[in-house]
Amino acid sequence: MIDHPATKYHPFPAIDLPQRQWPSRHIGQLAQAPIWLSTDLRDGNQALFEPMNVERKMMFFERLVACGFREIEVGFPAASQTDFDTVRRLIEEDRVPEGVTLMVMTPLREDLIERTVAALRGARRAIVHLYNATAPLWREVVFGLSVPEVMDLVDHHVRHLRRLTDAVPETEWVLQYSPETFCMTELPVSLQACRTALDAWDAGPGRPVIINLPTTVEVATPNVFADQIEWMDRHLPRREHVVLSVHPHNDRGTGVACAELALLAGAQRVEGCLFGNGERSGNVDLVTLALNLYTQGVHPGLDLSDLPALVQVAEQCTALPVHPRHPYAGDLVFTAFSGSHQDAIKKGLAAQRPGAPWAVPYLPIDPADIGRSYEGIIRVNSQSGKGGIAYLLERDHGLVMPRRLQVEFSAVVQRHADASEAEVTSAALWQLFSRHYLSPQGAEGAVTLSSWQVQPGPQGGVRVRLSLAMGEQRWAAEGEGADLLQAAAQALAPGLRLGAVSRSSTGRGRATQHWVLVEGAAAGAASTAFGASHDADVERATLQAVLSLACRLGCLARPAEAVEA
Ligand SMILES: CC(=O)SCCNC(=O)CCNC(=O)[C@H](O)C(C)(C)COP(=O)(O)OP(=O)(O)OC[C@H]1O[C@@H](n2cnc3c(N)ncnc32)[C@H](O)[C@@H]1OP(=O)(O)O
Ligand SMILES: CC(C)C(=O)C(=O)O
Ligand SMILES: [Mg+2]
Repeated sequence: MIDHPATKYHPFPAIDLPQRQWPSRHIGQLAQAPIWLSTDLRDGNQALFEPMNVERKMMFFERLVACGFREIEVGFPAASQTDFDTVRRLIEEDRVPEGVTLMVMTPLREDLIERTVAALRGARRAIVHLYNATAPLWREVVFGLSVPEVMDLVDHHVRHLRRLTDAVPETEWVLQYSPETFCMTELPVSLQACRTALDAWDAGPGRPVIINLPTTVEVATPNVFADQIEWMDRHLPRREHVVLSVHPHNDRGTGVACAELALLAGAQRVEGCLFGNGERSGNVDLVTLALNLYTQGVHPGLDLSDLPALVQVAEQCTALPVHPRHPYAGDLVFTAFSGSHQDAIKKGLAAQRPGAPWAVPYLPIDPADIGRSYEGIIRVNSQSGKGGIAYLLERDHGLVMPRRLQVEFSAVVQRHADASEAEVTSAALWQLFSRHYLSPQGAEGAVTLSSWQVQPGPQGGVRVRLSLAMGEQRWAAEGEGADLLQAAAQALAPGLRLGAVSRSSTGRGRATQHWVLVEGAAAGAASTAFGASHDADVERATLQAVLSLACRLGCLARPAEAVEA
């Protein structure tokens, strides 16, 4: 990098647009979604290592149609036999549903325009997309053309197309004209090129034209593009016969912002690709744009309710992966690792009522709306806190942990995560919880409750007799108390003080599991801990929870007369 970038790179000049309107408009107030044009099979395709073959194009086309795209640019038929054959197959095999229009692209060369029109023979309706570069750099360096020569080029080739298409009246023809590198072209020159195309086509009733304004290479901030679009919207002649379209690229990473501001500025149509495929850093991502609209309350008119399937088709056809952090579609975008996010998501999901406006912290969209699941929303590693841990155990095991148990167990998980330097999966969390709470450990190994008897106590409470085992040893313990918990505490660890108890159950009928979580402190000790158990039998769950507590506090009483088995 150089020390003084201003000597090499000049800022893009501001646009003189008195009383610009777009900044005071709001995307959520759009009367309707824009017309979408997918250029996956043309601009996306021309940016691939291996352009798609006919089969892949067909598969992609069908998925686009299923999503609700009504205008699809299927290729550059004069460029390759594959593209030509794709168009022919779509038409000859009647694969273009009613209401869907094919678009194809051609540069301004008579022979290429002729072959393009030939490819469309038999189409009900077709958009022919003509483009030529208009920006000074291209005029001077690439083509060596003056502005009048550029206009002659446009006029000549649009008229040529008109003659060819007028000869095929059974097809409904639409002209699309793009001043390529529009964003870098002087606005009056762009306007003149568009006017030339409109005049040459004689745009009017029954002769519609799409004027498509690309940021062929994105070179300015999105507000500049919005100004350019509003300027064109104000100045374009025959405006009522023109659909004003934009075609943002993403060189500065602001393709989506350009498209959104362009919509505020008067654009009616957007061209782009799924997941932002396309030349260099891509075309604008239509999925992000559509779902951005959706989350502002505007239905995009596309069906993205099975986004994972769409990702799969796009990845298969383009051989390019969708980034795990890609908005809405990436594998990780509904996943929180960090503790405070997990905590807020967990609380938000619990507070979200069916049918109420969506308001879950850190989740701008309900994942279910786009075929994503809540699975994997919360994942645990060393950046996580108690909220995420509690969420996973509740989701996968019905364990509703009281706050103080969450705090206690999260310290166990934190030690484990720090040591392993890896994600702690839900299965690993369960193993940790089971080891620490559900498999009570005495001095010589695991302690198990073999059987028990419960009777009314002489003073009106409860009396229990427990049969216990640890390794080869067996013993019995008896206790009395106001309830089963107190009686078990007296039997297992005299002086054990019980605190908060929480109970919950999961499953139904014979599959019901009862959870019992009990906090307590050993006789004479201040620090507390939790014991936990779950069982189909609520009495067993209760007794085992106290056993778990006594073992965790290290105060399990074992009578001297414990017998060897
Ligand atoms: C911004 C965009 O995405 S524009 C679309 C870009 N897409 C593609 O180019 C994919 C398909 N293209 C192709 O298959 C080929 O480039 C073809 C068939 C169009 C032309 O092939 P070739 O004749 O071999 O030329 P080449 O590929 O070198 O293209 C450059 C030529 O096209 C001319 N050209 C470029 N754009 C245009 C245009 N819009 N109108 C007329 N001519 C053009 C250039 O001036 C150059 O002409 P020259 O050879 O007389 O100097
Ligand atoms: C609209 C066409 C010419 C294009 O792909 C572009 O300019 O990026
Ligand atoms: Mg492009």
